[in-house]
Amino acid sequence: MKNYTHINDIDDINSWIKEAKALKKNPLKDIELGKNKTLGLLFFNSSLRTRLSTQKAALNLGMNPIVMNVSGDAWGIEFLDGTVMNGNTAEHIKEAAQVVSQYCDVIAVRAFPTLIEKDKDESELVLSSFVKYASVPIINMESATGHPLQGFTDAITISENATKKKPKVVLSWAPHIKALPHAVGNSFVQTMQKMDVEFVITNPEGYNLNPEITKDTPIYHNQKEALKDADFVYTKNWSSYDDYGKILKTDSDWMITNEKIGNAKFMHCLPVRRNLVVEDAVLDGENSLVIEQANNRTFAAQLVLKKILENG
Ligand SMILES: NCCC[C@H](NC(=O)CCC(=O)O)C(=O)O
Ligand SMILES: NC(=O)OP(=O)(O)O
Repeated sequence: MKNYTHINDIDDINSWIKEAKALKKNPLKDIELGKNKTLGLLFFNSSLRTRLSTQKAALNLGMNPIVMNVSGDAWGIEFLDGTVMNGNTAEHIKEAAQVVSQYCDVIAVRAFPTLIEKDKDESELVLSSFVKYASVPIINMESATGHPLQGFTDAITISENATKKKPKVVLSWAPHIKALPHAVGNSFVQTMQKMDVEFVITNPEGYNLNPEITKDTPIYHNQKEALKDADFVYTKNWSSYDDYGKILKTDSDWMITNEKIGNAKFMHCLPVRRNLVVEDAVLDGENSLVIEQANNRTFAAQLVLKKILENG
């Protein structure tokens, strides 16, 4: 595998899950594989899990991680071609990506969407520019439209916790006060579409994700109906896709409660705002998988890095 930028870079989800579970059992078995190799992690946005678990994954493979908060600490990077750079950007991605490629054997990038310029976000301007101009493999640590390390993690976590052959998995929108990206929702949808699960989405009207991503996955506007007989409830807020980046609804009637989810396992990528997205009782209860999900981020990233290292 050259780059890991999208869930479609997973060629066989079931064998990947199996391999990740094996790494989890014996995380240091490939400690020689990444010896003397450098992983550069570039963050245009905040992170706790991705920042630490991806470094941990690199360390488990014997790699040396180096990290930079690009926004703020680096020079402002220009991504558009032919610009007269007389504004706030001081260097072009053409130079920046080539320079970083000389220091790193693999580059991982986090770059959230604007949630204002839909075309720019959908073109994945930042991530695709790194892919275009870097001379080393690129890993997506959450881009404008996808979070494939999270999606793969969620597949591992569902596989570990399923008690039946074909569990029912519900992706439920929940309220938030900020306009949040679609990336986690998109990658979760794309992951579930690859798995042998009964998968439905529930969100208020006006909040349907990109139909080119949801495809024929059923979408319910009635949360209660969707949650019926669920085995896993995956919760996430996202802003409107149709009315791009807008918040149309904030009332608490879509918040996840124990009463709503019954015996289903609860999942969220984190960070999560308590008693806004989900009530305390769910997160503190025995059906919450959020901490184990965060743990699995290490092994998802480790398998991705391992496949990239083995390729080159
Ligand atoms: N990487 C996991 C989620 C990151 C981001 N969440 C956030 O920005 C939450 C911020 C807050 O709650 O203030 C998102 O939704 O894509
Ligand atoms: N789930 C996740 O990506 O968390 P961070 O934003 O903290 O990295």
